[in-house]
Amino acid sequence: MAQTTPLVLRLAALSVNAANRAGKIIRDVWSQGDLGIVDKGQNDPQTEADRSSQRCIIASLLNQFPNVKIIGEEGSCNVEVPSDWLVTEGDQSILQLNCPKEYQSATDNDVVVWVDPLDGTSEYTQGLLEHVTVLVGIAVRGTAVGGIIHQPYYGHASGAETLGRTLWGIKGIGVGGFTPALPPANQRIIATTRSHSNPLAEQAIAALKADKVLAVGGAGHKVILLMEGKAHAYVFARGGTKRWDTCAPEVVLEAMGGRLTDMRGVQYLYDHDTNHNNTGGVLATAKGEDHEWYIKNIPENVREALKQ
Ligand SMILES: Nc1ncnc2c1ncn2[C@@H]1O[C@H](COP(=O)(O)O)[C@@H](O)[C@H]1OP(=O)(O)O
Ligand SMILES: [Mg+2]
Ligand SMILES: [Mg+2]
Ligand SMILES: [Mg+2]
Repeated sequence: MAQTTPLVLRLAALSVNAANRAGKIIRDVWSQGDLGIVDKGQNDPQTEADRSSQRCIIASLLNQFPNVKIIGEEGSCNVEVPSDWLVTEGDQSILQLNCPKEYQSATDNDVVVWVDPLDGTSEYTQGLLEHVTVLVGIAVRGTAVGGIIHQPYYGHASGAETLGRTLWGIKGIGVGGFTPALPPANQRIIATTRSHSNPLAEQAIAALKADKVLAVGGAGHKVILLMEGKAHAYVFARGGTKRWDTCAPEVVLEAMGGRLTDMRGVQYLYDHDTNHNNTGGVLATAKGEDHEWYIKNIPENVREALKQ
C-alpha cells in the first residue's frame, strides 16, 4: 500500500491485526495456566496476558510509527518482543477506505493511540472469558476518531471452532466486524459493572428504574452489548475507568449512532496530556436512545459528585 494512505487509516489497519495477534497471546496465557497476577491497587489486577498483549501491540505500532505517541494501560514496557509477536501488515479492507477530510492530513504530532491490552482483567482471572476485550483507540487533536475492539473469546460460549472477532469504527466512515442492532423498544435494559460498584454507582442505577440490569465486566464488552441490541445504556456513575477504557468504545459506538460521555453529557478528550482518569463516570447509550433522558434522570447529587 502506498505511503499516501492517510496516517489514521494506516494506524487503524495495523491496530486491527495487532489486536488480533494480542488476542491469541491472551488465549495462550490462559491455556498455559499461570496467569502471573500482580495487584496494582484495590480490585485492579494485572496478569501476564495484560503485559504480553501490551508489548505485542506497542512493539508492532512503534515499529512502523516510531514518532506516534502511544499510551498503554500497563505503562512503559519492553518492546523487544519475539518475532512472531511483531505484526507488520495492516488490514487490507481498512487501508482501502476513504478517509474523511477532517483528519486526512493528520501527522504524527496530531495523533495519540490509547491502548488497553486487556479490558476486563478481573473477569479474565475468574474465567468469564467472553467479557474480555483488547481496545485500541486513535485520537486526532484530542478527538477520538478510530476504535478497534477485539474480543478474543467470541464464540467460546457456543463452542465455536475458531475464536475471536474484531469490531472497528471510524468516525465519518462507519463500523465493521459485526452486525449493528437496536435494543428492544418499550424496555430499559442497563449494563453496569459487576466488580467496581459503589454507593454512588448504585444510586444512579436505582434512579433509572431499569426493567433489567446486566452486571457484566469490561468497558469494551458493555459497549458491544449496546451495539448488538442487548442493552439500552451502559451506566457507571463513578470514577475508575481511564481514557484507554473509553477511547475505542466511544468511537465504535458513536460511528453507529450511539453516544458515550461522562454522567453530565460532556465528551471526554484524548490529548496526550489529558487526565487519564474518567472522573466524570461513563454514560453510553445505544443508537435510538435519548441520551439526555438518562442525564436528566441521574440524581443531581451524583452528577455534582462526578465532575471531570
Ligand atoms: N476502580 C477501578 N480500578 C481499576 N480499573 C477500573 C476500575 N473501575 C473500572 N476499571 C476498568 O474499567 C473496566 C470496566 O469496569 P467494570 O468492568 O467494573 O465495569 C474494567 O475492566 C477496568 O479495566 P481493566 O480490566 O482494563 O483494568
Ligand atoms: Mg487494568
Ligand atoms: Mg480496561
Ligand atoms: Mg486493561
